[in-house]
Amino acid sequence: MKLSQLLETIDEHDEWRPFHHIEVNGIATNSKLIQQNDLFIAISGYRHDGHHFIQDVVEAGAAAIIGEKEIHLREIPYIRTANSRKALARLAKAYYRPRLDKKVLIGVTGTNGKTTTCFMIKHILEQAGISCSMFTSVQNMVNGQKRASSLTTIDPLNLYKLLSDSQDDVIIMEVSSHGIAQFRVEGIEFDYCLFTNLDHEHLDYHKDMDEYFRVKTKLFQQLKPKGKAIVNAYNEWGKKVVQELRSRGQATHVIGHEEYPLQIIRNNQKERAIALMKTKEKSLELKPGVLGIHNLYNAAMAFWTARMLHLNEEEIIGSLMSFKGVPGRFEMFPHQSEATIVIDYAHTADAFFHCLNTARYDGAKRIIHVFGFRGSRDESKRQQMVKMSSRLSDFIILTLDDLNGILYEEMVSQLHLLNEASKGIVIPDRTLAIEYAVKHARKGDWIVITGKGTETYQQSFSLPARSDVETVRFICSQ
Ligand SMILES: CC(=O)N[C@H]1[C@@H](OP(=O)(O)OP(=O)(O)OC[C@H]2O[C@@H](n3ccc(=O)[nH]c3=O)[C@H](O)[C@@H]2O)O[C@H](CO)[C@@H](O)[C@@H]1O[C@H](C)C(=O)N[C@@H](C)C(=O)N[C@H](CCC(=O)O)C(=O)O
Ligand SMILES: Nc1ncnc2c1ncn2[C@@H]1O[C@H](COP(=O)(O)OP(=O)(O)OP(=O)(O)O)[C@@H](O)[C@H]1O
Ligand SMILES: N[C@H](CCC[C@H](N)C(=O)O)C(=O)O
Repeated sequence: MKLSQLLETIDEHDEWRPFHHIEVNGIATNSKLIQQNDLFIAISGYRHDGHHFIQDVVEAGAAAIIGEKEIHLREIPYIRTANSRKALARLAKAYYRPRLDKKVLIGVTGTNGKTTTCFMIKHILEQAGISCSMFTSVQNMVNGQKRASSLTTIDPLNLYKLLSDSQDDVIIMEVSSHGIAQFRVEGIEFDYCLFTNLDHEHLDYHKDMDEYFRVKTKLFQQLKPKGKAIVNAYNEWGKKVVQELRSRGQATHVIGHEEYPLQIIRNNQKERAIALMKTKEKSLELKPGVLGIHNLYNAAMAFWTARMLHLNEEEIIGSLMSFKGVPGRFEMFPHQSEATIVIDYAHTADAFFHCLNTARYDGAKRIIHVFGFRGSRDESKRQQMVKMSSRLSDFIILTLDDLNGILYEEMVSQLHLLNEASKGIVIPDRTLAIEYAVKHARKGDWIVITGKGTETYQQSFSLPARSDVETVRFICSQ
């Protein structure tokens, strides 16, 4: 492809007309992956500065370089841009040219519930014969095939490549605040943007909750002119989003507003909670096939999204009833001791609130809670998580999550410090912690293991990485 075709998508193209005839074979952001005639985009990152690798890139045969810094290069064209990450997304879009005009694009943001809501929407639409591509922390799916997923919101090069491969009718994607801040979805125009909720999280990355909120709401600027926001206003941050969007004059469908009220009903302790939704014409009952009040909110979000795509209300409700859940999200495993083991991806205090209350409401006599904290991530949320768990569970076992660059000894001493005020114990090895919980569980106890879900990253030094799901399956098979 001609460099000119790519440069048209970024603002700075005019000054670089002399180089427009140059042929580009691909785009790369990592010097180690550069191939002959690639366009290299230098990004000043959090750990490295791509501009430092420019000489390597020239030697590896790059056709041209785009970067943010003032650099004079004789060998090949160097084009300066205001924001390399933004330029990357625009150039990736121009390079892969995905045909998005006939697709419906749905973006889901919020602290908790994004993955679950995406899975619910996909399930409902597929039941109605509509094919979906989906990008989430658990799984990326395109044309019915799984594609690797390491980030929640994938980087623009891979995103646009997969979008150009997609022959599906609808694209559903989880959009994290990191994804928004780093322009990973720059250039996407959404038909629907959903906001689930906000909770204390990622304040190592964002300055404070207000900035976190501001970044999240930036997503709604990427709605198409006729696009619509769907907001869960059953939490204070949701209400703030509604205010903000309405002040911008954006079409907003508010769940929890007089027009679309949602009532959570539980007739007695033995019965599952349901959500009662009133539309202008009738009253509808939502009984999703997954436990938890939080999942009623997620289901309501999915319901209204499907409804806006003109699906039949009763069929949507039926599809939600047959929804089997998301791997590693309140996934339940019966154990021979007649204890129940639950694996859940809760990693904020609010998620603990929902997850542990779900266990209690749905029958736990005693809750043994096993969890830890990912290294190099927001440390300020940890106290709140321990506090919430102390309030809602009966016994805490603190264990390692993912060290993520933190020394083993340092994280273990953190666990001991955090454990001081709680009533628990510390067992650093995650597998041993889970085994201990199972060994000490009695009939009717629920062992709730949170934070990792299906993730298979490093769990301890001595054992190969195994996900909690695999560990529990192994224990239950014995
Ligand atoms: C803090 C953060 O978000 N970092 C992301 C960011 O990395 P970065 O660009 O700053 O990378 P860097 O290592 O500093 O390198 C800068 C540049 O130098 C280049 N480089 C580097 C080394 C070299 O030898 N040659 C070279 O060219 C790199 O390719 C890169 O272009 O951009 C990368 C590409 O998109 C991401 O992979 C990376 O995610 C890291 C791995 C990460 O852990 N991110 C987490 C925090 C994250 O994004 N999480 C959210 C979800 C959070 C939630 O669940 O709520 C997500 O969306 O996944
Ligand atoms: N609507 C909700 N409100 C509060 N907590 C929720 C909600 N939905 C899910 N949770 C809790 O948050 C956990 C993570 O859910 P889910 O994976 O759907 O969220 P997420 O936003 O995709 O998180 P992440 O971006 O970290 O993957 C669940 O396991 C559950 O404990
Ligand atoms: N995707 C999130 C979730 C991590 C979940 C949990 N392991 C934690 O300790 O916070 C992150 O990378 O921050």
